[in-house]
Amino acid sequence: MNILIMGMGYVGVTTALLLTELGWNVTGLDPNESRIRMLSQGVLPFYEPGLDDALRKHLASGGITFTSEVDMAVCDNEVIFLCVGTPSGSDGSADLRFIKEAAESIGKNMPGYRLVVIKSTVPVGTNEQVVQWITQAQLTAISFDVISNPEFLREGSALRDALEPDRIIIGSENDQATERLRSLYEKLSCPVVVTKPKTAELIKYAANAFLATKISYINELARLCTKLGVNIADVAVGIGMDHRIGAHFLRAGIGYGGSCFPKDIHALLFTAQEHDLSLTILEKVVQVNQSQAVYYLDIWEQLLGSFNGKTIAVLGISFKPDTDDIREAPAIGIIAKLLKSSAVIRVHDPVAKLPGSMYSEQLQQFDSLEETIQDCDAVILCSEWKPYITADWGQLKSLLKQPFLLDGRNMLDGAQLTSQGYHYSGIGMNWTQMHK
Ligand SMILES: NC(=O)C1=CN([C@@H]2O[C@H](COP(=O)(O)OP(=O)(O)OC[C@H]3O[C@@H](n4cnc5c(N)ncnc54)[C@H](O)[C@@H]3O)[C@@H](O)[C@H]2O)C=CC1
Ligand SMILES: O=C(O)[C@H]1O[C@H](OP(=O)(O)OP(=O)(O)OC[C@H]2O[C@@H](n3ccc(=O)[nH]c3=O)[C@H](O)[C@@H]2O)[C@H](O)[C@@H](O)[C@@H]1O
Repeated sequence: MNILIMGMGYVGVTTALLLTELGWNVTGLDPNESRIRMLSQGVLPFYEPGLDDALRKHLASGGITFTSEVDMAVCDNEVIFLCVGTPSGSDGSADLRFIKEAAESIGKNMPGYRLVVIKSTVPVGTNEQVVQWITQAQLTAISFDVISNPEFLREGSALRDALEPDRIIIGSENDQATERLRSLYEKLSCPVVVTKPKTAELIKYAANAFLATKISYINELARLCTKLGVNIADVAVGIGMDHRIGAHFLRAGIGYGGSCFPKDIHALLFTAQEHDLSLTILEKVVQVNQSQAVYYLDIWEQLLGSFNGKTIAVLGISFKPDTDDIREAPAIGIIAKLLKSSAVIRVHDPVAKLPGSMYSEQLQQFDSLEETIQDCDAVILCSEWKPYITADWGQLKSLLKQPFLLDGRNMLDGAQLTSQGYHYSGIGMNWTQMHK
């Protein structure tokens, strides 16, 4: 079966390589020609561990090809996955402009039956809307089906997540179409849930919102731990052993970021509002997340006296380790606050780059960790990249002007660092009180 994947971002490239790995003939389509050129040459347009090897392997075997020519691509492929972006609109709703464009180009160019699979995260009701957009764009009536098949992979472990999913959700009104999609995934061993398209669409938002809720819950509790002199990590271990709670997504920190949790929760809140409903728990989840980094920055500013005129190293600007994605990254908010407080900021990240427009005399990025922290008054750790965890902080201390280590992800060993002479402070702990 020939498969077309529309949208060559994190999800589209991963899905394309997953389906190639499962033995299908795949074409990746994107209007961004430089992206297509890079992919055709075996170069990933973003950082994602393991994906580059899979890309080169499948280019060599001829299982995957890339194009920007939508008319030919729609003609040549019977199954079409939509993996285009669904960013936040200015009112918080999901902006479906790329979905609409893709649907219309399918309608215009399809020479016969097509199975269209929506993998992008889209609001409840979008499946029906895509049916309308395709129908309206058709020159003559040709049959097709639209199935909702939301994606649950994470950046940083995208290919592994796609190869070993916890479940596959299929939202479909048509049994034949369902079986067709199910057959594409038959080599994967995981439960397949077949449901209505609207239910599938809501499952995706409900999953992301629930995970974000766990994070904001532990983060708010972390603030209490800081006051009580209790370590939030110990509390998380203690509650996480209860299988009804589960150990995952209970790592306290400076808040969640990324291209999905913030936008998807806003979109879900918008959907509720459209139906005259407030999702009050989720509103608080957002509120806690938006104030979490600021809450700890205030504590750290008091430790230092003031940020004004101080030189601060900010380590790890991606929204989490193992990705170059800085969309909604907590580090970017922290940098903005430090700039306002008249600090000088020296940034480091193993792969992510500050946008050129952010550079100034007050804010610069360096290639080496050593150069970044040279003569700094404090180091703020924003995402738990391995090189920061394994760094020899005992040795690095001599480079600092003042040995303040402010750990926004609780990734370092506070006891060891304190014994090495550091002033260490993390999230949801009060080092002085805990070790009195
Ligand atoms: N990034 C992630 O980890 C996950 C994302 N998702 C969802 O998947 C969708 C895609 O996300 P990402 O891959 O992160 O997006 P992205 O922003 O990395 O990539 C989207 C791509 O779609 C392309 N595109 C736009 N219009 C197009 C069209 N008409 N035809 C073909 N390509 C077109 C863009 O040029 C871009 O390369 C979103 O709805 C997102 O919420 C779901 C699960 C995980
Ligand atoms: O819809 C999406 O795009 C994806 O969103 C998240 O994946 P992702 O954003 O790649 O990354 P996560 O690992 O979920 O981390 C998100 C944020 O939460 C933070 N986080 C995560 C876990 C935790 O315990 N504490 C915590 O603060 C991370 O640092 C990061 O900033 C979901 O985990 C995926 O299932 C989903 O497919």
